[in-house]
Amino acid sequence: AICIHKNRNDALHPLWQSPLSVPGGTRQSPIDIQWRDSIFDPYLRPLKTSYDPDTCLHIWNNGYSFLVEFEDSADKSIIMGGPLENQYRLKQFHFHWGAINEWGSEHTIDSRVYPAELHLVHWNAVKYESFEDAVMEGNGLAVIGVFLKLGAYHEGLQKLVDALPAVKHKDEIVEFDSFDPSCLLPSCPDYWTYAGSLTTPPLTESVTWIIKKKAIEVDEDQLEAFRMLLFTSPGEEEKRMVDNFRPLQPLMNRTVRSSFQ
Ligand SMILES: NS(=O)(=O)/N=C1/NCCO1
Ligand SMILES: [Zn+2]
Repeated sequence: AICIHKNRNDALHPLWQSPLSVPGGTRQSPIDIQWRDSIFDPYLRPLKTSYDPDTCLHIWNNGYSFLVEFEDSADKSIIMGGPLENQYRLKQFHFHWGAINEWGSEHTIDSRVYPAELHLVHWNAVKYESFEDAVMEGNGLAVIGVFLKLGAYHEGLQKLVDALPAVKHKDEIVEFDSFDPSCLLPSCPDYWTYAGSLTTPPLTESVTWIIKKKAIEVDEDQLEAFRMLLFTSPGEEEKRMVDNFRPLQPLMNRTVRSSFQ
């Protein structure tokens, strides 16, 4: 059998800008979630999501990933409940993936790696004026992480996949309307939650992570569509946008809680 090493060494991925570790960081992300070490917390509430598809603005390639951004000047697309004390507004969602199906996710579950991971990024609009302010605060952000695994074709994802050729290069952007990202959430309500950080610059320790226990299934062609994106701008030597995940970070003095027994 071939031995696949998850190549998480940044040195071989100069393109992936995020440093291996942040000096003085005590709550960095991603982490390996050890199922048996997570603690069931009966006080954790169900996570409530309410997304308005009309707040969807555009899809763009920012040179790290492709992201779909939302209009966040009002409480139209929000999450609440779960581990959160306030209501958080959806700002954007994006993905991380590998060059092949053997790796690609940022978080792992008992060291199991998934081929990709979806991040839905929200900010605490009750306590802060803007996303940029919230990024600097310990309770500023809430990111829902959803694992993608190889399996059946995903109807909801296809609208995104069909738009990718239009944002093949860094800094390309196209209008994207009426998309409800709740179609990308698994129906199972179970999640883990822990205090962490952004996994891309500015890497600030401002994220309440909510990692869904169940993965969603996507098919090979849909994953391949992610891999045809480029890190590079038009005219530059083409570099495929793959392996845009940050290496695992130390758990340090943190507990991961589960919403399920
Ligand atoms: N991968 S991540 O932690 O969601 N990183 C970011 N950076 C800006 C918004 O989300
Ligand atoms: Zn991310």
